[in-house]
Amino acid sequence: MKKGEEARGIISEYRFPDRGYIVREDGKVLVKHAVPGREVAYRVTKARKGSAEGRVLETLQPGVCETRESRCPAVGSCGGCLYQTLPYEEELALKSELLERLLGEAVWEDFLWEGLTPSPLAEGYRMKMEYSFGDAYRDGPLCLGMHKRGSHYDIVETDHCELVHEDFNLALRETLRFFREHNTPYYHKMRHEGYLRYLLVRRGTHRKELLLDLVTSSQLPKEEEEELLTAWRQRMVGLPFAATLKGVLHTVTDSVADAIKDERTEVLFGAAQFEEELSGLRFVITPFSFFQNNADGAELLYAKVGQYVGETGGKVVFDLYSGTGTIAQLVAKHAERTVGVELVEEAVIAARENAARNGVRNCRFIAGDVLKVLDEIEEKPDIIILDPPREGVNPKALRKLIRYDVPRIIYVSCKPSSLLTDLEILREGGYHTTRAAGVDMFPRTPGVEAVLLLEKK
Ligand SMILES: C[S@@+](CC[C@H](N)C(=O)[O-])C[C@H]1O[C@@H](n2cnc3c(N)ncnc32)[C@H](O)[C@@H]1O
Repeated sequence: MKKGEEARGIISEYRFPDRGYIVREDGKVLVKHAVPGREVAYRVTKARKGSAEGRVLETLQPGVCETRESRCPAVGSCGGCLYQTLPYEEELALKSELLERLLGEAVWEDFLWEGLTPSPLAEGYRMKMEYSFGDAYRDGPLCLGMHKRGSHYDIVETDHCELVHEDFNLALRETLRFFREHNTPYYHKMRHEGYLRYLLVRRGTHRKELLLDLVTSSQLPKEEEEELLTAWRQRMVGLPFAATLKGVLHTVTDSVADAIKDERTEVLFGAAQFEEELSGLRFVITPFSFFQNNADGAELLYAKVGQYVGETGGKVVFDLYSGTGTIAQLVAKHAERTVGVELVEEAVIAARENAARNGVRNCRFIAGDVLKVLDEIEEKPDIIILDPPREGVNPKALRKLIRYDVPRIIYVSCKPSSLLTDLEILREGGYHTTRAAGVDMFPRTPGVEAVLLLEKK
């Protein structure tokens, strides 16, 4: 195998989350974002002894399971989904098998695998989208949507996306139409010039409330900007959304990073927050606070966490990486007390407000890095719940947690492939995985959420 070589082959082996392998006589070629069974044309991009990596150039023949017709014209080019062409049952069976195999390799001891719970909605489930402004090709017309797969710059217009409710597509389509009419320039990532950066859309599935936030640079003259934003707000307020439009916002970010850094947010209409209901509790969601993206899926995930937490009467439960305090409040119903720890101050303020509105009084929320807070907190937990970001738990924080010597740790992972190192440290600390399950929070994508019960032996 040589770098640059072009060939064709069938993706005959597959590993979590979307790693396909083409098996050849001279070794295996790894191609990411692959669908099992597909025959593809590929180029070898890296070659080592007996193993290589490649990039798919073209799908020549779909896999036998690819029998679903997608309504999305961006299928294949958009970086958002992968399994658009698989019926949901096939996708679920594939993801369940991959997750079980991955956990089987990460967990040494025998554990009870409880399967992958399907998402009640396989489409229209996402509650948040961050669309980027740009162009579909160099110096092309203004575009708004998702990044093209594998590209930092090119944007694919995604106004027929199946992962979101039609309200998202309407907001995207009309915002794009509006700024095209006004010839407003997008912010060029290389030159750091231009105005339009992102459109953030959040919508609660259960309470059907909608929030729109236009994120821009500060590079437009004040008066011109005011006139433009007033007209955009009017256009948005006049749209026939199925949900109640709770707020239209404008956020300024001049940071050169390709991520929204909230430097200033003004309310153009309504309020800077909305509410969603999960498992009988209400939660205030602000533009940038973390909230699970799939409301029905989140209820199933939290139910599984509750099952693994078990009996909590008279017990103190730590909910580490608590976001807007969902798990802490749900668990607080039966526990003596819960303590949530979360890095993002805005989310902690929302968590406290949420608890007060829900009448949950035995919850405390601390703002800060878990690693530091664990040094400062005097209270000791009886049960620990971990729901860290994608990169997992800081190893030093894990070692501190082990010293609490609690009988049960519940680990919720949104990136199961990064569990390996965390489980190794916990194993050294005497914890063994006894039960594990998955919840499909992200249909049509390779992502799943894993929940593990670790017990001290
Ligand atoms: C996967 S979310 C979990 C949120 C929550 N459990 C839920 O279900 O809504 C991870 C959370 O960890 C927070 N976070 C990231 N790094 C952190 C750290 N070092 N210390 C505390 N919180 C952190 C993020 O802001 C995010 O809200």
